[in-house]
Amino acid sequence: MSRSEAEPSVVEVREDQGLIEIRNTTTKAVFKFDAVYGCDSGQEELYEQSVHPVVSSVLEGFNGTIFAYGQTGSGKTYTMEGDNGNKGVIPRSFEQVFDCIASCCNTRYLVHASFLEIYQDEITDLLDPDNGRQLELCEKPNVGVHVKDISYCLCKSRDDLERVLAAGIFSRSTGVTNMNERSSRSHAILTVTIKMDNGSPQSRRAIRVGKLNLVDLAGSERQSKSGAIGQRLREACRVNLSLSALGNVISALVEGKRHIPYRDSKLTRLLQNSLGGNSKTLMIANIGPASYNYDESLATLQYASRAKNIQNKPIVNEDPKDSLLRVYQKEIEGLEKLLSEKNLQTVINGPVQVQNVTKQTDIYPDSYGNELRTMGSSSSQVYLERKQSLIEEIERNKELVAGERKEVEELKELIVLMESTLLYGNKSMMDLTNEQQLALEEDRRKIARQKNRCITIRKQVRLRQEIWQTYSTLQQQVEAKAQELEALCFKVDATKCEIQRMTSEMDILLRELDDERKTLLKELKKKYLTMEKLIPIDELNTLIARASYDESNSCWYLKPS
Ligand SMILES: Nc1ncnc2c1ncn2[C@@H]1O[C@H](COP(=O)(O)OP(=O)(O)OP(=O)(O)O)[C@@H](O)[C@H]1O
Repeated sequence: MSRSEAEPSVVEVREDQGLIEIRNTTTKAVFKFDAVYGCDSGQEELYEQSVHPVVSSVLEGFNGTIFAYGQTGSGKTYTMEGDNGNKGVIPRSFEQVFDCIASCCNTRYLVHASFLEIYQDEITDLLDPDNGRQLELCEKPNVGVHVKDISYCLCKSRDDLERVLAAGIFSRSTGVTNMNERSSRSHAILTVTIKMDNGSPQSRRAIRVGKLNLVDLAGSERQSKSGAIGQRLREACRVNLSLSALGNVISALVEGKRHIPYRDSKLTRLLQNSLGGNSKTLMIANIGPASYNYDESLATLQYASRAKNIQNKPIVNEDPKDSLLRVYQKEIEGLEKLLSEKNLQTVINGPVQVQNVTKQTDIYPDSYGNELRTMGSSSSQVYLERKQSLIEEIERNKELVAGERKEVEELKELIVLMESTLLYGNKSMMDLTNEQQLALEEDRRKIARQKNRCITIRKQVRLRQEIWQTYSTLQQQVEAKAQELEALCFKVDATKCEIQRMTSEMDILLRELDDERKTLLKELKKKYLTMEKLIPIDELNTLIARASYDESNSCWYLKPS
């Protein structure tokens, strides 16, 4: 069992509400994002819901940036690149770009890619790593910040883009200065530029340029935790410098400051458009849910939460005059013109030159007569020399013609090459591709519907669970009250029994008392009959009326008259 599996999770995700809760023993924090994905979410779900819309915008001519942020080992590279069988954001975006190109008619595309790495604030070209150059940034009014002299790879297919990605990954892992885990401490930016020409008439023609930046940032962990010392520590500090520069830019943007410190690092300068500028930007914050990652995960969520408040201003990049696409088209037109001229020249000049030479030989005395005359010689020696020089000239002309022919062939090849870099909607495959595209869109809609249904079902399940919990609590309360009631009833019954017992006891007592009274009366009567002879009846009655029983002393006495 890995450490993360052994540690308890401190994170709870509520996907349907876009909420994530992180807690430790004393505190709890809840963050809301556009979307949150738990441990059970897959690459496809993330792509379809969050990344697909950004890439679609790039295919309409917007700039788009997708970057993964988080501590080392939290899954940034996994998210961006994926691993065996789990394609990440980058390969899926390649697929989307070329699927879109294949399904479009009337639009010409030119796709090229560059791949760079920023390590300790130095930029390296990952597509030309042997060069060893540190690339510089420069700024042009209409272009913005860009990397000078970076290699661009023209890509005609998804496979070409895959090759660019593979080459860059290979350069990152095997560079001369490569150290273990270097890639964890460097930022990688793969940029795919897509130029689109909708083929409208020249006057209304506008070339759109969509730029997709795919960024895998360095790990954002604290140095105390990484245990780095010496060179590693200095290196880590520089990495953190660029990440903190990124944090400062985010803060300044969120707080609406006038000065945004883009210039503090190459990373922020390069991402300038993506942060508060002309770009649709998606930040993917990766966190590890295990308790030992609590501090880093909380910091990442706070970072992302701040970044969420940045307002970008994306616009479609339309370039009606100048673009690489237009330059390529113009160049092709120019080359074609040149080619037809060359073909014509070869047809005209080739044979004529030879004919001229022949003619020159024929008209030799007229053409060169003066010279010969000045040389004052008409001897066969001179004639032979002249003939030799003419033969040499013929040879030179032949070489010239051969050179021209070669040039024509080369031009033809160049045109084929350049035309093949421009991508057209595949017309012969059009119907098939359209059908596939429609089916794909339908599938996508189905998946989206199913996902929504899933979310609704999850909501219902959660609601039922809550109701069930509440119901269980009420049920428990009812049961407790019933028990209390039962106990009370038992008490009441017991009390009733006690009352009954006491009543019957009282009855017995009363009966006994009555019996005693009767006995006494009898005795009294007896005594009266005895005394009657001694006491007159009226006096006796008075005495009886005055007679009273003293219970405490259990004796009769006479009340005073
Ligand atoms: N969601 C996930 N599902 C499966 N495996 C994952 C997931 N996230 C990350 N991993 C695995 O975890 C390991 C570390 O991930 P990864 O290299 O992507 O992290 P990282 O954030 O890019 O690290 P670093 O900052 O060092 O580049 C990898 O083996 C990766 O395959």
